[in-house]
Amino acid sequence: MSNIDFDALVAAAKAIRDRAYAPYSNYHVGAALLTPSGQVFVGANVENAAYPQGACAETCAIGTMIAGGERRLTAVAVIGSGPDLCTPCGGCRQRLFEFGDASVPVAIAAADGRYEVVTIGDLLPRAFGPNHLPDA
Ligand SMILES: O=c1ccn([C@H]2C[C@H](O)[C@@H](CO)O2)c(=O)[nH]1
Ligand SMILES: [Zn+2]
Repeated sequence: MSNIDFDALVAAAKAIRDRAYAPYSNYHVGAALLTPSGQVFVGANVENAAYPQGACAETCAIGTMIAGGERRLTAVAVIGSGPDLCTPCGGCRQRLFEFGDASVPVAIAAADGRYEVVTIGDLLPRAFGPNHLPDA
């Protein structure tokens, strides 16, 4: 964890935040996922006139990661466009846990770039995951 460049990961999330499509909430979010290969996959939130059909930045970044052939998370950064640190929603916490264990660090950032590093386990304690399911 100590050799992860969180400043760079937050910067990647901040850069992709500019691409967010959020005309309804006007809350722009960027996410960046560092994977074991060292690659960084990014995503931004994509809203919809049918509000529940919108997608979070983290979810879009996960799709990019999977399309890129990576399936494990080394670290995550999420940045919003408000004064408070942007914490992933409940659904995204579950989606992140699918690809990263409880110890994976998550940098949660406010609009000004200020951030704190927590873990997936902090965000989703006692998570239900793939290990709960019987082998197929
Ligand atoms: O961690 C978060 C929190 C919110 N949003 C999006 C969903 C919606 O488009 C907007 C307002 O909730 O922000 C994200 O993408 N990630
Ligand atoms: Zn979400």
